[in-house]
Amino acid sequence: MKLALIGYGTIANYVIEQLANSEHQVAAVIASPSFKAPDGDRLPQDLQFARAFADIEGTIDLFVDCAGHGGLMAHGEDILRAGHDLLTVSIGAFADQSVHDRLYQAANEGDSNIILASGAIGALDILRSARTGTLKSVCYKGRKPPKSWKGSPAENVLDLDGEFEGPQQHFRGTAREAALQYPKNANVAAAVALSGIGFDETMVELVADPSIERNIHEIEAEGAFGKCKFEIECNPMPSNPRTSALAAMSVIANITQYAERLKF
Ligand SMILES: NC(=O)C1=CN([C@@H]2O[C@H](COP(=O)(O)OP(=O)(O)OC[C@H]3O[C@@H](n4cnc5c(N)ncnc54)[C@H](O)[C@@H]3O)[C@@H](O)[C@H]2O)C=CC1
Ligand SMILES: O=C([O-])CC(=O)C(=O)O
Repeated sequence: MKLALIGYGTIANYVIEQLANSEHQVAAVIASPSFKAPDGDRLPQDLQFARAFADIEGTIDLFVDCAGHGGLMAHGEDILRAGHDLLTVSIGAFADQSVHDRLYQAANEGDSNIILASGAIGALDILRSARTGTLKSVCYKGRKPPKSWKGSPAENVLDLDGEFEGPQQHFRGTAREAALQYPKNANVAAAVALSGIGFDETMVELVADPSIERNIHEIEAEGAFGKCKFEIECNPMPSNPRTSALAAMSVIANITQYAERLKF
């Protein structure tokens, strides 16, 4: 397949590196308006840099948003309306009902699909099955080291560079509030919400924890299916510790799956 990415940050570069010498080629990147290409020899060969969907030359089989909410909102509609499927990691963007509706409408008009990457979490399959019965409650707790909450509203209530006596909760509320307030940290909460009982019923707790070095995600759910507890300790990406490596890996998994006849 030929792929085009939105964004040229941590996840995008991981995808480009992992797919080099594979049967799939990243042919184009839609970069942010402020992006300046580094010296030519550091850029992958044959990689087009575009400012918008309309600037991309050649046929693209799948578009992949690795840019975050802003990138999805800026380019998603054009891509979907033109009939291209779009895989995205920016799941929290769907917490804004107007963004959800605009993307959905564009996909309807283009007869295209929006594919949500599982990102830095698992157990979404359990929630998707469980919700077809009665799913009574779903709680998600996200814990990251203090530095991984930099640039988020945690900065307003905690001194992230200071001394911590122990774990500090800086958010408690619904998945909708979490996803909208923490666009770079709570996509996982949005994935849990969309897979289970929705943005307004899923309860979220976000914690800065100085005793951990990994990003830890926990889900507790209960319903007609029974009960489940899920916990994952994700290694952070060296170039962006708030992003877990598994999120980037899930993009590769989704791309590979997209091309396969056997889907699971
Ligand atoms: N679903 C999940 O589990 C996860 C989702 N994410 C989402 O993925 C996003 C990207 O993560 P990273 O690669 O680590 O971030 P990053 O900050 O390293 O890279 C983001 C890139 O997107 C670019 N960008 C921003 N706005 C753009 C626009 N309008 N058009 C084109 N490019 C644009 C930025 O310039 C930057 O190069 C996060 O902001 C977060 O929203 C991150 C981790 C987990
Ligand atoms: O990568 C992670 O661990 C989770 C994350 O940033 C998000 O959910 O946006």
